[in-house]
Amino acid sequence: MKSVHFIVNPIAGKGDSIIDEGLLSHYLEPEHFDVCLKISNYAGHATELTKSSVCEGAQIIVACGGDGTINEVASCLMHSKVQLGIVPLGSGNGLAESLDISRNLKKALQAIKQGKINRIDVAMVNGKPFFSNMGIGFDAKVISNYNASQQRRFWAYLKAVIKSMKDFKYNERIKVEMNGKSYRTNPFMFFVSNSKVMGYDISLTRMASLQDGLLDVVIIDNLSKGEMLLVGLFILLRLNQYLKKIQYFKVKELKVAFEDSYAHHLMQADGELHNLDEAEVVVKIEEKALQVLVP
Ligand SMILES: Nc1ncnc2c1ncn2[C@@H]1O[C@H](COP(=O)(O)OP(=O)(O)OP(=O)(O)O)[C@@H](O)[C@H]1O
Repeated sequence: MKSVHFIVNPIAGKGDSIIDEGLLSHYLEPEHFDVCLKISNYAGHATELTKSSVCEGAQIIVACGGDGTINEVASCLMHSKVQLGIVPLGSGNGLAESLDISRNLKKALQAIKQGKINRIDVAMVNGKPFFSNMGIGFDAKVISNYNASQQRRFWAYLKAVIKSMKDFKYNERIKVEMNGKSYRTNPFMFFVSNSKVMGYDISLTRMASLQDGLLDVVIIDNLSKGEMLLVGLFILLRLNQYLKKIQYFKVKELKVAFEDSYAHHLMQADGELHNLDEAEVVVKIEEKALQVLVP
């Protein structure tokens, strides 16, 4: 008998999850699976629920939501024997896409039933885990506008991208140290990815692997409005690797120092916005630190 706890974020994606105890017992036979369903009632609640599930002896904890929910659940499962399951209910579902976990509920539950495990790397930013990606600059601005729209749909994301292109200001002068070199930039985007896909099958780092022990770093320097459109088009057409304006690096660790250490800095990690108080950001990788059930 396996003890499986499901933690559902009811506002993830379109907010129309149909997961309930009846449905779960239909797919996960009660003779083999002892199922418990918990609902996240506020931001941060999934972390508390996961911690109590670990204490209750859950062997598998399933994050039902998007990258934000996965972050809350998986952060509690690093270096533990408890396995992470994923039912993608989010808007972007970047990590699920990178792991080939289907948005189809039946198929996602099948992956949990069959029990195939991948050990994946976990990235840490100033000691806090992220599983998909983090960024300073344009992507943080997009998340800020996306949150303000109060919608969690693709068109709202697209509107946030367009608004961010109009509003974007280059006010993050940074010095990046990695692989023994340092780079000074006032970036359009500084992006670090552990996984391949950002969500909605859009990717800046299709060559990234969740199991290579490396972070994929993307630096896009100052762009004109025309260049922003070109870069956006190349990304959508999956041709971004041919653009000289985009620099790629693979590193184990890096340090970012904000040159204006007193300014207010925005960072996104796994699609959640953070106001940085620190003048320095250190990103590291912890190899194969999480067990995930995959198809
Ligand atoms: N009941 C709740 N009410 C409001 N917010 C919640 C609730 N439960 C969880 N949250 C928060 O909802 C946020 C968004 O969740 P999540 O990232 O899973 O969905 P998404 O944004 O639709 O998907 P994705 O990140 O893949 O685009 C998370 O920051 C989480 O902390």
